[in-house]
Parts: sequence; structure tokens; C-alpha cells
Amino acid sequence: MEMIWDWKSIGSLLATVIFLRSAVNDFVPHELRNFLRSLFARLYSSLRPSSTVIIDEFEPSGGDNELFEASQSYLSWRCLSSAPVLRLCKPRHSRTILSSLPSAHSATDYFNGAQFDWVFHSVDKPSAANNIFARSSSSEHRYFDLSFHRRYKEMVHSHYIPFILEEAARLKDKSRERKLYTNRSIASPGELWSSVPFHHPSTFDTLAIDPALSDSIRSDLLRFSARREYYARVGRAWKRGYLLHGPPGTGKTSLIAAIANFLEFDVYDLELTSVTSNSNLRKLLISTSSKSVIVVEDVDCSLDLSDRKKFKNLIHPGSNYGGVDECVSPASAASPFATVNLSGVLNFVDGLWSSCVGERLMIFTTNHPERLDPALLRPGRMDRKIELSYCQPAAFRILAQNYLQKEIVEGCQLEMTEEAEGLLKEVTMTPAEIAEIFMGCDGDAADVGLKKVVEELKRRSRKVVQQSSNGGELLERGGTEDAKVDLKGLVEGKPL
Ligand SMILES: Nc1ncnc2c1ncn2[C@@H]1O[C@H](COP(=O)(O)OP(=O)(O)OP(=O)(O)O)[C@@H](O)[C@H]1O
Repeated sequence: MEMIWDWKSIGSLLATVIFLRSAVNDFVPHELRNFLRSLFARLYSSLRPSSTVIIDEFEPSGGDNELFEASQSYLSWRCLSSAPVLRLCKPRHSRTILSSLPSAHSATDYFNGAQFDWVFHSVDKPSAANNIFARSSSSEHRYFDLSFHRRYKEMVHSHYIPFILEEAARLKDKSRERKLYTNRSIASPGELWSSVPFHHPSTFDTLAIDPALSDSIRSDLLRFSARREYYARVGRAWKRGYLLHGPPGTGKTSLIAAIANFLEFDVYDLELTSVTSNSNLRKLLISTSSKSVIVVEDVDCSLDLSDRKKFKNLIHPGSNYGGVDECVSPASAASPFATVNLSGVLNFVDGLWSSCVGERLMIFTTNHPERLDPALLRPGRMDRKIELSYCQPAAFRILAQNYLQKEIVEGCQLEMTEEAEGLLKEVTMTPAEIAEIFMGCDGDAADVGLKKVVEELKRRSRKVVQQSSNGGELLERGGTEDAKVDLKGLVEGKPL
């Protein structure tokens, strides 16, 4: 019998459905209806071959959903190359181009032989007060649909999702772009730091310092960065202070860059004379991020952080190392408007840290350690005092190998290399001075570079002999008489 559908029969069918629906609502108990509903849902999902997981941008309480962020970076790396439509963006100052899915577009991923289909959605949020996403400031509700065959449900929860989280964390570590923050050229008064990407090529491999010192600094840094629980357990802020001291051109700045590259930390270059009050100093420090190195270069020249007792009656300011970058007097070098003082600096080194979560390394540099107040140098503030001195034979070998060719330095020119190393035991030359000579003689001219360094060392050696035969002091090592200023106590790890 042929069934004929006309408007009349459709109308009576609808009327029957409405009647049955209201009859069920009126006569079937609420519990039974719920039971039937879940029975139908289960039946429907067992007939459907695929399952879907929804990953929202925010968790119901309004906080960020880390899985959403992880999914974004995972997809960006893993399967967006297969997506038919892509959205690309390069954030300002970033080297990386970020790719993402436009709304309602999909990408496919394969994991352990299973296929996973990802669809990104971005829909306008309803403004209803009971909207669970209302706490987030965005006006969009963004989420991923992850669909897969239902037989992979277990795999998704126990393997695929953990894999996405792990990969995203790995990618984050890899792509973390270090920044150099400075308060030297603040663009607007509201801005505390201006930042640029940090690309300094110095590493522990390029640094010409005593290999034992290099190893000990590296292991100290690794130990420090792995001790989050330890610092929490003993109730100390997770920070460490280094004082780098030595003559100009011995690699203090290069060491800071090598440390930042080694730890993959951002660098905050703090110019104390641009800070107008102790409370501004505190604000600046509170606004630094974790995993950062906060640097105060030439601290003795920035402000009067001098040893209050020692300098009370000392007329001759002097220098331990001599050198060219003399600052007449620490106090007079400070800006007339600067009101940051020693107590502000000490408070910032001690006090602020408790309000910051995450590890921070604080590095002060100076050519005049004897000018600093012992309070600043005590362990707990400056945990390590590292002296970078004139080029020693072992450091010379590293420098020569880096700038010239290893085969030349340790091969046909070994004799000249050893001659230079022998001379460096008697006279001084900074790594910067030697590097400058090498810079002009790289490649084939390596032997010329070595020859020039040997000649310069011999010239200095003759000068020393001449001076001592004239009855003068041996001035070359240390540069000036002030080299005799007592530095005992400034050995590593001990306060002055
Ligand atoms: N130990 C070193 N290893 C490798 N290169 C070095 C070393 N010391 C100095 N140099 C070279 O000399 C240049 C100046 O060094 P750097 O700025 O690190 O010295 P500094 O001790 O910080 O000097 P200053 O006290 O004048 O700031 C660097 O660009 C680097 O090329």
C-alpha cells in the first residue's frame, strides 16, 4: 500500500507527537524520564562510531585551562601543516611565526595508529550572568572539539592527552625567547621596563676563564635552579646573589651573558641612577618575571654604596685594579635626583624576594669591590664573590682556540702559544686586550695574531724589568699601586 503524505496527515502526526509528549510529561514520573533519557543517550553513543572531547579555553571557575593552551601549541607544531586553512601571526619582537586554526576549521593528527580530528571553535559568548565563562575578559568562547573513534577513548585519556601536555611543555622550553629588560630608556612613565630580545652570543664555551671556575659556576647554577623544593622547605626566597669583580675587560659582562644563556633566563639590566626612590626600586623588582637575572653593573659607580666605616676617613679613593674607567667618587657619580640609597638596595635584595615566586639570580659587578659596604656583600645577599682577573695561561689557551684555529694554536704554532702562556705568568694583559689583537688576525693570519700577543707581552715584560731596575715598584700586575690594597676576605663565598 502506497503511503501518501499530504499536509493533513503531517499535521495529525505532529498533533499526536505533541499529545504524547505532554502525556509523558504529565503521567511518567520525573526519575523514570531521566532514566529513559540517559538510556537513549547511551544507546545513541554506542551506535555512534566516534567520541568527542571538548577542551575549553577557561576552566569553569574562570581560570586558564592549561590543556587548551597546550593543545594550541601542540597543534601549531604537529598537525597544522596538514590543515587546509591556517592563520599565521608573528608577534612583535618575536622570531617565531605562530600558526593556528581559524574558527570552525579542522586539522588531523595521528598518534599510535589512531586518527584524531581537531576542530577549533570561536563563538560569541552570551552575556547571561549564569554563563560559566563570564569571568574571563574575552567576549569569545573558544574551544577545541577533539573527535576520535570510540575504541581509542582509553588511549586518549591515558596516553594522548599526557603526550600533548608533555610536548607543549617541551616546545615552550625550546622556544622561550630570552629578553633583555632595561630601565635605562623607559619609553613612557607608566612603563617600568623596556624590553628587547636578548641575543648575546657569549657562552661558557666562548668564555676565557679558568676551567675549574667555569665548572664550579655552572654546577652552582644548576644546583640553584633545581632547588625549588629545598628553598621552600627551609623557608628562603629562591634567589642567589653573585658579585663579579675584576679589572675592566676581564669578562664580567660576558660572564653574565653566558649565565643567562646557560640558564635560559631573561636579563633585567638595572640602572640604579635612573631610579628615583626606594619604593620605585621595589616596584621595579616586583615587576620582574621569574627565571631572570637582575644585573646591576658597576654598582660602586651607580650610587654611594660604599663601606660606611672604611670611607669615613679615607681621603684617597684608590682602586684595586687601576684601569681606565675611573669614577671619581661613587657619591658624586650618582645622579643628583637619585634618592635610592644603600638601605633601599639592601631591602630590595632581601625584602622584596618574599613577594616574588620563581627563581631569580642577582648579579652585581664592580671594578672596585673594596668600595662596597660589607652589608651588601654578606652571604645571603652576595652568595658568591667571583674574581675575574687578567688572562691566565689556561684562559689564554681557550681564547686563542676560539679566535684562531685550534690546529694552529696547538699544532704548528704550539711553541709560540706556550711562549705567550709563559709570559702571562709574569705580566698582565686582559682577555679583552688579547681578544682585540686576535680579532684582527683570524683565519690564515692566526700565527700573526699569536706573534703580536707575544710581542706585546715581551714589551710589557721589558717595562717591568726596567721599572724594577730603576728601583720602582712592580706596577704591571694590578696596574697601579692600589693593587696592594688588601683584598683578603673577598675570596669566594666569604664576606669582607
Ligand atoms: N674572559 C673573557 N673571555 C672571552 N672574551 C672576553 C673575556 N673578557 C673579555 N672578553 C672580550 O672583551 C670584551 C669586553 O669584555 P666584557 O665587557 O665582558 O668585560 P668587563 O669585565 O665586563 O669590562 P668592564 O668592567 O669594562 O665592563 C668582550 O666583548 C669580549 O669579547
